[in-house]
Amino acid sequence: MSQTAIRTENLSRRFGRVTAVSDLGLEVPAGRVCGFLGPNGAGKTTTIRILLGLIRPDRGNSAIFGHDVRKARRAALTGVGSLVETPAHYLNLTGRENLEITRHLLGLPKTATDRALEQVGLTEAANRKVKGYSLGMRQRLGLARALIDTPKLLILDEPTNGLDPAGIHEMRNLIREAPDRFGATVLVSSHLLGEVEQTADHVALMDRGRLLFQDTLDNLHAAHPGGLEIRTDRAAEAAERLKTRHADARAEEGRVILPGAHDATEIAALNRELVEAEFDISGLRTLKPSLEDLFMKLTRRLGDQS
Ligand SMILES: Nc1ncnc2c1ncn2[C@@H]1O[C@H](COP(=O)(O)OP(=O)(O)OP(=O)(O)O)[C@@H](O)[C@H]1O
Repeated sequence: MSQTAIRTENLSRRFGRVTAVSDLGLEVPAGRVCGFLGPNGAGKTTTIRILLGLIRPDRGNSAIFGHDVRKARRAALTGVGSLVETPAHYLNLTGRENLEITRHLLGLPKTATDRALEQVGLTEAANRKVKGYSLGMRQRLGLARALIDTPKLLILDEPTNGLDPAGIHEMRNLIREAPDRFGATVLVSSHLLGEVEQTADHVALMDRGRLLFQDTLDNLHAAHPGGLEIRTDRAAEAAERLKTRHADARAEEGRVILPGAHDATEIAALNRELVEAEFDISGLRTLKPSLEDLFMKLTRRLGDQS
């Protein structure tokens, strides 16, 4: 089996004059949770719909575990569970009855329904009608439907949309645990960059149809270090002093920020210098940039190039 769960090449799709996806080369490694990120209109849903064979690209290819989605659709989509937008359920049927329909359609054994209900924590509510379910429970039922066929790939489009904080928390845990508990690779889209930071180990950032970055979150952070925070009593004065060697040093409410990467030797030397100059140092901390900061940086760079 290929170690790449999803691979797209030069994938492009327009809607009239709008380029929704442009030359997308997405690569999602197997066994990971990949956050598929970007603001509204970035092209995430269009990409997901192409991957699921729901719409055709104008150009390019997409493959799931090595099977071309257009040429070998059945092989590509077997073992793919998806949750795209708000899932539609039969409201007058119970959660279990809804899942039973899917199970019959897929020809799965009876145990599959109970297992899926258990996986999403709906066992106790299984015999209640869905019209009495909260939005979070309906979303979990949608996920149970995606999980019923023990998928090797789960594609989730904005799965926390409209959920309350408790629902978001539950959904996050389910996603984070999917590789270990179900052996599934997950592609999860979101426009909330901070949210995905808590579930994904791999990210693909999109904006205006284009891929800005894809790699592990660790590599993303390593490539874009946040900086060093020095907590001190006279921040403005300390920043001025450090500017002779660190031109971008800046003072902010009781602290100096030195952008970029700084190794242990350098941090120790900075500390010594400030202490010798009689500054009170109450803390030294390496800052991680938020995904939002990185996204702004990457979009700005892209804007400069075009
Ligand atoms: N069926 C369609 N007809 C016309 N335009 C479309 C259609 N689907 C998507 N678009 C346009 O393509 C662009 C990308 O949309 P897409 O839904 O893929 O983005 P997204 O990243 O999923 O954003 P969102 O988070 O808002 O769903 C947008 O400008 C959107 O308006």
